[in-house]
Amino acid sequence: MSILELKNICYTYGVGTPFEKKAVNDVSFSVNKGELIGIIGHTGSGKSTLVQMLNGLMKPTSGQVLLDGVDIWDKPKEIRKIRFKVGMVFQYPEYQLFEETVYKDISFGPFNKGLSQEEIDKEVRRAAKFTGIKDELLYKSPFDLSGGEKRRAAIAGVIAMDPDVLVLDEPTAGLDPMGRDVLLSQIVRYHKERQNTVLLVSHSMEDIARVADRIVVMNKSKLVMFDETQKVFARGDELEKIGLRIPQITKIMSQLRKRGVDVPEGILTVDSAVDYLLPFIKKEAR
Ligand SMILES: Nc1ncnc2c1ncn2[C@@H]1O[C@H](COP(=O)(O)OP(=O)(O)OP(=O)(O)O)[C@@H](O)[C@H]1O
Repeated sequence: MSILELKNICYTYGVGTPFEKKAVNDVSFSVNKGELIGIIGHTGSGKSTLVQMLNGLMKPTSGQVLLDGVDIWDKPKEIRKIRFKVGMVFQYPEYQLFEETVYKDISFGPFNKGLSQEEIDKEVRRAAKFTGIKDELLYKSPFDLSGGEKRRAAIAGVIAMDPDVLVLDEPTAGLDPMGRDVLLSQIVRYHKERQNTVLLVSHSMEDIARVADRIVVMNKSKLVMFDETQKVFARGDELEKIGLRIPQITKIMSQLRKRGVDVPEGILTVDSAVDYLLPFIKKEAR
């Protein structure tokens, strides 16, 4: 069953000015409950504009966003309620931490949602656990945390609202490789345990390959592909034409396939390639 449906969404910046720019052009797709959707595309392809329309932060110039079958703009006065249902983690969310303590920052959303003190506490602790924020950090100033910890605290603030859909715009941007790995695995764990719907915008094909069930590919404000991850990755030549480099390992696997080796379709990342190749290597070594 689809939880989120976009119908012919368009967004134009600066309508009627010399700077008019169509950033999203006639995009339609729907997301099933519990799916993890990756959104990829070259810089400037319209990804951020697209996702900011999912929680009513920006209103489409035309088209509809349906949440559980209802147009989110049906009752414009109630648009704030949508922001609790569709949680949005912006690029570099750590710049939005502003409270005295990490605890207060994480509790900001649940507090505004009108939860009781007991419920707020439960949500804060649950969100902190998902994002690996230890108890002792909760009482520190957010400014005393490391870059990676700040990022995770900011994400915890959105998770704590217990949204039906979680949207993350480039959550791993600027983190070192280990920080990226940790954060990605936390997102995957959150998705699995809560069985929530997650949309993840990323430049990194490797990140997307590791986590997404299906992928939306944006190019020049349009949706150009929407399919299961391995089917999208199998179209490496088309992706490269629009400036998206598939991971080297995916290329190697598809070359092997072309040469008649029976490589299963799901081998998209270094980890999956190692798992696949290890039995052969062990056999050789014997
Ligand atoms: N506030 C704005 N006013 C005018 N044009 C904008 C504005 N924000 C974005 N744009 C333009 O809209 C287009 C899409 O931008 P958007 O940020 O949605 O792309 P993106 O795919 O998220 O890029 P990135 O990966 O760099 O974040 C770009 O051409 C951009 O220059």
